[in-house]
Amino acid sequence: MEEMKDGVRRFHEQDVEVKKQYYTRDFTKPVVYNSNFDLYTSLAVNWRDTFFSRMAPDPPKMEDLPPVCRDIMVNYSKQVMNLGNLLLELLSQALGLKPDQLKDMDCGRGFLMLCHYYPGCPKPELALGTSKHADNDFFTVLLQDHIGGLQVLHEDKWIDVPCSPGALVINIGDLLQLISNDAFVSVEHRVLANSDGPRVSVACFFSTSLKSDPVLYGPIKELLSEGNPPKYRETTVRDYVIYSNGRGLDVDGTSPLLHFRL
Ligand SMILES: O=C(O)CCC(=O)C(=O)O
Ligand SMILES: [Fe+2]
Repeated sequence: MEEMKDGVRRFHEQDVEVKKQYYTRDFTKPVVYNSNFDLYTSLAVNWRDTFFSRMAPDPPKMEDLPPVCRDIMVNYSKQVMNLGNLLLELLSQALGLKPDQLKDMDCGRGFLMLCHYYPGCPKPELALGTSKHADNDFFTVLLQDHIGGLQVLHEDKWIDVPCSPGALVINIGDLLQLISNDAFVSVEHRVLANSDGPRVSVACFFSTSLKSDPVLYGPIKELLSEGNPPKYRETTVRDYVIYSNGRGLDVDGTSPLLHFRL
């Protein structure tokens, strides 16, 4: 985990001339590096740079990944994939489903690795590192460093998520809320800006994201009954991500899930 964070830091601390070959807003590129994916739709700019790659399915070619961190990205993603499959078993069982059900529904088929860098901010009280949002995936495996600043919204209060060395944070995403018909609820979170930075984090989003894939996801039939009718209409992962990314983070305080609510 330390090596992964070191790799992310190495990427972001390279010369601008090296980094700019990855700079793009075209999300079909194997590596996308920019500041604020939602620059043109969000209300405020966040104090953060990010590069990301879709690591599964169809991982990028080794030569497309940044040389300063490609080995550790591939290595780390294998470990996260194993952990993700284990989590899917536990989540299936928690829902009273067969252990393989969520995996068989391909909830663990794709993942996106987002590598964030939050530079030290001279006036942290005037900025946010990441605005309030819930992740637009099934779930996220998040690695943060020792700087802190991650908060979750619990009963209308922002609670600090402690940065325990060696710990990973697992966030439930909107798509798991949708297919579980609200049995799981996606967690709203944000990251404060800080003056002690840089802060580095790696968010692994379990989702095929913008990849074209006709599979429709809706509330799982086995979870429904007369007393628990479906709360959401079906959607592809891609359509959900297009809608959610198109709005940007924290555009009006509401969740993009509302758009899919019946
Ligand atoms: O940097 C973090 O700790 C969180 C990042 C995050 O929320 C995200 O990538 O969705
Ligand atoms: Fe997030």
